[in-house]
Amino acid sequence: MTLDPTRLISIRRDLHQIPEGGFEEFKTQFYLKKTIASFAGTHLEMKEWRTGLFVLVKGFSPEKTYGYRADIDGLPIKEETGYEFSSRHEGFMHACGHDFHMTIALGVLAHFAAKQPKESILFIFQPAEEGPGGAQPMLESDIFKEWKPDEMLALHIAPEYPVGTVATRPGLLFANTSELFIDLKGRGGHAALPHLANDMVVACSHLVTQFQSIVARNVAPLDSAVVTAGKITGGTKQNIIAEHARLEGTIRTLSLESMATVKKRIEALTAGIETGFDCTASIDYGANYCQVFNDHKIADRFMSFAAKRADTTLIECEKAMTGEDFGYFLEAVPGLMFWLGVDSKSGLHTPGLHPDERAIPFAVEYLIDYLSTVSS
Ligand SMILES: CC(=O)N[C@@H](CCC[C@H](N)C(=O)O)C(=O)O
Repeated sequence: MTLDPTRLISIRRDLHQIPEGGFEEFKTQFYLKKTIASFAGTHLEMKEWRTGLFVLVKGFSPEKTYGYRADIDGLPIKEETGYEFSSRHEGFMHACGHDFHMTIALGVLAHFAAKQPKESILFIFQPAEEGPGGAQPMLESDIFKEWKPDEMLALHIAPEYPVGTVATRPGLLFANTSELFIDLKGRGGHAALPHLANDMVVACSHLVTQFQSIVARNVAPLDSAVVTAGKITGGTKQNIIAEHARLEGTIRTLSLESMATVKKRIEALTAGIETGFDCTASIDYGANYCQVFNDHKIADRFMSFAAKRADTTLIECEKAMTGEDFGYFLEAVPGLMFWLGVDSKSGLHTPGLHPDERAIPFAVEYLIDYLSTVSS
């Protein structure tokens, strides 16, 4: 069975309504399993891995296995698209395009289920890309070891490019990332008696302000890094001095050396806050993702292929400070990630993200053509 554009869009809309957090993708996994089971083909084998899936399409004369990965988790964002098919999961949204990623993978899989390829293709539906990270444990699984591909491919939607655009580059594409969680504990008290307390809202505000000097003053000007405090919480009521505050953020760097420098500065500034505000602090770096590094030969082949297609605009893009745990797959197996244009005025991780659905059939057709060409 191949999936026509109407069916693909209806799948995307179904998936869009059921976004789930990392390692909680139960409905998503059920939907994927049911859809894949409807593709006939004795050369298909499916294995569950936690809330994700591995699906092996066995080639008719395989010498190689190509891996294709789609991430499947949603984000804790309240949707504001106004779609009729908006998220039914209050406070969750597919605001990073993983509904597109899954649908495109299903479209390509449906094709190769109907038309057995020469080489084998391993489809990986990976949970928890937004955190805590599903790629690393999937790589360590016995299933991945048994079906290990020779090269890997994945895409990410790009709101800033029009439909029909494919953008990538050889070498470094995405940054190294680390989550950042800092808890500050002081002494609470009456709002009118600040001299008897250690106010953690004030301490946390100083910390956020001091972090702004890290990229400006500790990272070399021609290098790049990001320190973002995406969330701060603290206190219980407007007239109570907060005894606890928490900062949640992310660090992005282009090298592991810069990551170590940034973390060292975060630790030094946090220690300074402990002394200055007579409080205690604990730092937790949460999930760390390694960079996404595209293999040079594979990138050359992929980009030459894209350049030859009449309906495709190829862009050799800049590196980005986004993170992706697909980087772990590329550490283990050579491969490539690329951006797919979806033309949305609202960006990734925003409540108004509205990618153009015409990018789905375009990507399915593009990937079928690419995989058929490289594997023939
Ligand atoms: C493509 C994309 O938006 N990826 C996420 C990956 C999250 C990594 C991790 N949870 C962190 O925040 O460090 C991104 O935010 O770039």
